[in-house]
Amino acid sequence: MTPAARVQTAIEILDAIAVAAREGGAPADAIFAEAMRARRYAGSKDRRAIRAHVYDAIRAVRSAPPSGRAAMLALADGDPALAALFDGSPYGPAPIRPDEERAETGLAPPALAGLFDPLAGEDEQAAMLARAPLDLRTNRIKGSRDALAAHFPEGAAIEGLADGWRLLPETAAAQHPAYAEGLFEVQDAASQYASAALGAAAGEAIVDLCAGGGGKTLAIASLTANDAEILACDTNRARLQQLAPRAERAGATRIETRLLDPGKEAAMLADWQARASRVFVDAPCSGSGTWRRSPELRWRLSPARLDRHVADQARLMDIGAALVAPGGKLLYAVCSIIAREGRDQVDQFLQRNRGWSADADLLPGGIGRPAGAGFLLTPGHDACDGFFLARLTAPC
Ligand SMILES: C[S@@+](CC[C@H](N)C(=O)[O-])C[C@H]1O[C@@H](n2cnc3c(N)ncnc32)[C@H](O)[C@@H]1O
Repeated sequence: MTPAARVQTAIEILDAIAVAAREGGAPADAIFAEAMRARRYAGSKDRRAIRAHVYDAIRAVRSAPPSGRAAMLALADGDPALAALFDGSPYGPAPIRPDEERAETGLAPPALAGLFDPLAGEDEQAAMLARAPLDLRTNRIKGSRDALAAHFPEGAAIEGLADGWRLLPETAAAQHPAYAEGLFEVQDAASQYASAALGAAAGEAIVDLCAGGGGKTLAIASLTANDAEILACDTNRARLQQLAPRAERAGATRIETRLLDPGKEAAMLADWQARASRVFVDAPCSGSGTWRRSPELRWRLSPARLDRHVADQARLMDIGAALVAPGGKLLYAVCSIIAREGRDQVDQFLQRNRGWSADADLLPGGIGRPAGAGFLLTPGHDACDGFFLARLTAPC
């Protein structure tokens, strides 16, 4: 393919990604893979170049663009070499007209940026789109961090994480034999801080209410030396099904999974009411703390979608709270830097549930900043994904 044809292909893929983002369709990675399957004539160099154009445009443009061409033109405005490829050659994009519409660039539209937690101010915003490192978490059931470090000597420890090991973004860690052996999982430092903040110990009975594919469930199994009873729940069958093979690889043998029907969660958890020493509510959210990994998420966030997340989070916190034994703990977490999903959500929970209190000692020294009754982690301050967490103690 010519360089211009690669740009035109990227424009067509961006068209599809923008439509899917507006309509809640397939994620960008799936659309890209499908587009490449349909263009078998594209070689590996073509793919790499097209992919770079697509993701550079997604990173640059702050909300779903009016068209793929408008997104690529916004990129070309700051890149003369790219602009020169709009040359009207066969299969290439038409020449740029002076009055053509450009997509708007930046981190987020002002209305969305206005919803960020006050701690995630202007000075934090560049880090929110910077490339993220690849963080590993040692699985203590299978080995030590020293063993992990020996496999990846180029890596480095992560502040405050006894099990964490940081590698460069492009490292193909999941292809390493130690991964198949269960020695580690790929998990961002923020998720590792959140899992440790649950404070779980061996012998406890724990519910992971929104377990998804089990990233944090497995971290909890590791931190409790595979000696805690863990119930992992989710309403999404496909995600929850990923947990069993991962648990097997990790040697985590005390995890039970339970698929919940939306709206019937409490009834389906009747046997766990007021029984768990700890409940983890890793709630569905905007994902605004993970834009550096998934910049396309900001194209998907509409006010209506955010309202839905906020309502679900409140409901899930209440469902989780009912499972906590007297004096037990509920950890609420979202990978978001939006105040409504974080500090406001917890303030409202504490108003609805008198007698509950917020803990102050859930993070290692120097990590996170107090945000209302919880803590905010941000890429700029903590070198990890943006995350809000709060640990709440039930009345005795
Ligand atoms: C942030 S993700 C969880 C990620 C997971 N804990 C991990 O570490 O990989 C939120 C999860 O909540 C699940 N979810 C949404 N509504 C739910 C509900 N009503 N009950 C339980 N889980 C729900 C979603 O399917 C999604 O997997």
